[in-house]
Amino acid sequence: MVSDTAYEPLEDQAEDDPAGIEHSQPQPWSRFSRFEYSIFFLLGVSMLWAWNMFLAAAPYFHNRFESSEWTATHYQSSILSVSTITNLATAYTLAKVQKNASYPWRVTLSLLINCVIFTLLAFSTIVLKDISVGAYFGFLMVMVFGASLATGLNQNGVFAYVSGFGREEYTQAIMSGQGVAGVLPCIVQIISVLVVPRKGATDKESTTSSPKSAFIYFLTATGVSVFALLAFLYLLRERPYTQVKRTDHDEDSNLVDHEDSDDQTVSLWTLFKKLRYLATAVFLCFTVTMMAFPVYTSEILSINDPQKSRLYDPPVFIPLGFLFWNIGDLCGRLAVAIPGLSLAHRPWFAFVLSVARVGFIPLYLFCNVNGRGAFVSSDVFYLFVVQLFFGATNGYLASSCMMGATYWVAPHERQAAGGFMSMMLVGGLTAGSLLSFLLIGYCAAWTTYNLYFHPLSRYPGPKLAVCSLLPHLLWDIQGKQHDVLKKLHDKYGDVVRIAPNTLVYRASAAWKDIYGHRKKGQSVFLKDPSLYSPTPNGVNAIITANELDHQRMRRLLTHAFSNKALGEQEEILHTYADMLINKLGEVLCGSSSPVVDMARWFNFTTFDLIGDLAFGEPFDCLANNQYHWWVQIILDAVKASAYLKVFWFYPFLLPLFALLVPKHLLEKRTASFNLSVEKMRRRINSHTTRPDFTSYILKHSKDGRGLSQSEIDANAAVFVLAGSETTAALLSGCMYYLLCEQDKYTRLIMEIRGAFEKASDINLTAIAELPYLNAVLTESLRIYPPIPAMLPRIVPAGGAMINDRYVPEGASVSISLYSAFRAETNFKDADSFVPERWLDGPGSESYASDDKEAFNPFSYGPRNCLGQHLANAEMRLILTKLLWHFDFALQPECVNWAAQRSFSLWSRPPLMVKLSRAGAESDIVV
Ligand code: HEM
Repeated sequence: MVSDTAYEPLEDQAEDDPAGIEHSQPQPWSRFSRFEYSIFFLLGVSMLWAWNMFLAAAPYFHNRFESSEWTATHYQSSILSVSTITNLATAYTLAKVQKNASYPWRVTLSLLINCVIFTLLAFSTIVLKDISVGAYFGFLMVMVFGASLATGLNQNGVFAYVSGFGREEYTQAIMSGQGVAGVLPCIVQIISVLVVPRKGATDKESTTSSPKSAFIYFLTATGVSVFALLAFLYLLRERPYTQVKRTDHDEDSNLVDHEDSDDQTVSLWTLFKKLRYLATAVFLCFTVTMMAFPVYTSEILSINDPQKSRLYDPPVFIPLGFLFWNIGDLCGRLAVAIPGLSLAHRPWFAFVLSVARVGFIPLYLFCNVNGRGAFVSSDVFYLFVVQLFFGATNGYLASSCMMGATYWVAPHERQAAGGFMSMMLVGGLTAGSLLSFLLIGYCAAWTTYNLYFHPLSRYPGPKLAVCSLLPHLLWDIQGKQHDVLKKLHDKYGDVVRIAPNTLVYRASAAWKDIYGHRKKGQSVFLKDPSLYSPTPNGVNAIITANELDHQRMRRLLTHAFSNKALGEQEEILHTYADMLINKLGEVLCGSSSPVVDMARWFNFTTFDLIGDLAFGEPFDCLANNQYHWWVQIILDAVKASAYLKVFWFYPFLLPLFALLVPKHLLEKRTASFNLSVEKMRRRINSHTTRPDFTSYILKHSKDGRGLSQSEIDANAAVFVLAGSETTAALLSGCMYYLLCEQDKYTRLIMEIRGAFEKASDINLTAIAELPYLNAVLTESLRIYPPIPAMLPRIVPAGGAMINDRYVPEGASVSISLYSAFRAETNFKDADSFVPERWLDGPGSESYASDDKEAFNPFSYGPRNCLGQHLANAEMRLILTKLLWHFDFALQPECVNWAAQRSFSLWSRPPLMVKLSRAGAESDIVV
């Protein structure tokens, strides 16, 4: 008797490194033979062929049961239940019963049963034509039982038998044969529909559901079984079973001392311990497959008009979906034949891949399920990305696992291991089918609730988005949120439901209702925490603070942003605006007509400026002509926050956080925060009285009711991001739109150059009075709002009226700045750059009906932008100085510059412009 511990090293050693492990290798007697390979391939085909014919005959069964409502509704689930239970019970029992088991006998018996069952089924289409529905249903269930029993016997027998050869190629042959059995029926089904002309829709139905087709299906199953049986018997004659068993013993005796193992049983637990990763992987592989693939494939329709091509017709498109999956599956099964590609010897990877495949399930939701509209509107995506890959991973993984079974056990355990792995495979199929029922039930209940019973069910929105958070998250991750929301508003109106619990508005009244000041006793709309995460020191800055902390912080920080403070800070603003001018001047000296990326230069300037106001020292971007690493990290972090939102909505994915978010990113985030803390310490210790933000904060924190040290740290980092990227974006957008509209550009230049004789005359008070400059900047804020995103808030207890309609408590509500400002319902010629709309006088009359109250680029109410005066001053000053000193011309590669993605803020490409001295190349006369 071999003890369990005899192969202990298999468990303890690193399984992905086969070196030094007593693996069982194929022996010389079992040389690879193409002939044997072909027979195993045929056995693989026959294993699934018969069952696939059952599925192909579904329309025929439906026809037969049509007259009984109960039977028509339940026959499919009955087939599934009987087959699943029988198959699993058979697989389990046979995996356990190993003593004196004759696996060839099991294979032979299974093929014989199949021959009988499918011959009976074929003749039943002729002979039992007139029996009652109940009687035919009973007959069918007995046949299903027989066929499932045969499948169980076959799987156990074939996998156990092939394992005795110790040749992984033969297992691969079986798996490939199964793959072929999956592909062929789909092709037959597609052809059988296509051969019937479209106008004969009823004929077409009768073709697939006619007794004749069913007769042919069943008879091919009998034919394949007979053929496989004959081939198998021939193989047995050539390679007597006693030889296979005897060799196992011979090999065993080389490895370990044991008693005659012929009569012994290897416990399933022992096998599981040795094959734990592969067994779990094959189980999960089929669980995941069965959960999603059959259900969704039979429900996903083409996004194209069926009138354009027969291929888009559901009777063709659905089998096409199955075909693509099966082709992928077959390719996966064939791929493992390439040496070194199989995961058979890397069980841990196989296990990881089996878990990762869960990721395919949500992809189905992006397709056109039941014709409800596709989120990814492409049949290519569905067929090639989802189906082909999902199938390929199934075939690849399943084959790898089944092939590995013989490698990780002792020779005398191989056959038991083959039977055990087939049991795990069937277990996976069963679990997947059961879970798919649960999944369907859950999805159906969830969809019904969201569409008809959710408190927001009466608000319009795309059905898929209304039922799932995925579209919303995907828009964010793709950086398309601003654009999609605008289109949705254009389609659904002023309010759109974009997720189960989320509404987005664009009408001006919503500003007051959502963001406005509350009357006494009224609850405020708190910020939706899904968008606002605290800083790395865990302390909330003003932007994320709760209501009480916010009031305290706002009161203190307002001093740093008052008009008085701005007046005192003017000199600092001039310093950086002049530095930009000097730097561009240097570039001009080096080349006669240089092309520069103004998006970078704006970033350099605003980060240096706000860095100085927040920390008392710049980032030296302008001085070094390059981004400081801190700035780069902050910009990357904004983009990454779109991805991190996924974890907020799906917290169960948090364990994957470490896997998905690169460690270096997290380290950089901490490093950047540490740098801002360090800078702040330096600033405080300098004891300077220069009028930066910190001076005001410290001055008003003396009475003990001010900001704590960690709150000052958190706020300083927020100021830099909130104050730099926004103004830089606006200046870039403003320059782009101006350069696209020469007449407006010229008018602004004339205003600026006409107002100041010398550059030193330019000051904040004077530029605040330039009407066209201010109209240009305001229009830029409208057409290219630096924060184009939604600003979500949560409706407080008791609900609220928004835009004259009741919204229940707990809903997330917001205005999307981009879609509100670009709505034709709010602004005439919303997509055109028209500064005149903000002026009185000629050209502005046609814009008199613009709803200017819809325009709040700095937000509205108690949590609106604290730095808006500073921002306006900064933007006016930089733009004025630039246009006073230089002329600019947009480079051709930037004509579509504004077609950008956004991740809360814009993801701006380079803004390439040709630079020249003011008046040097233009004929603008001032
Ligand atoms: C064109 C430039 C700017 C635009 C369009 C802008 C826009 C906004 C918006 C829309 C908000 C509301 C955010 C929300 O509700 O979550 C906000 C808040 C804020 N902004 Fe600005 N901003 C700009 C420049 C600045 C500048 C230069 C600073 C100064 C450092 C600044 C500091 C802040 C602060 C501290 C808040 C939070 C206010 C609070 O929660 O009480 N912003 N900004």
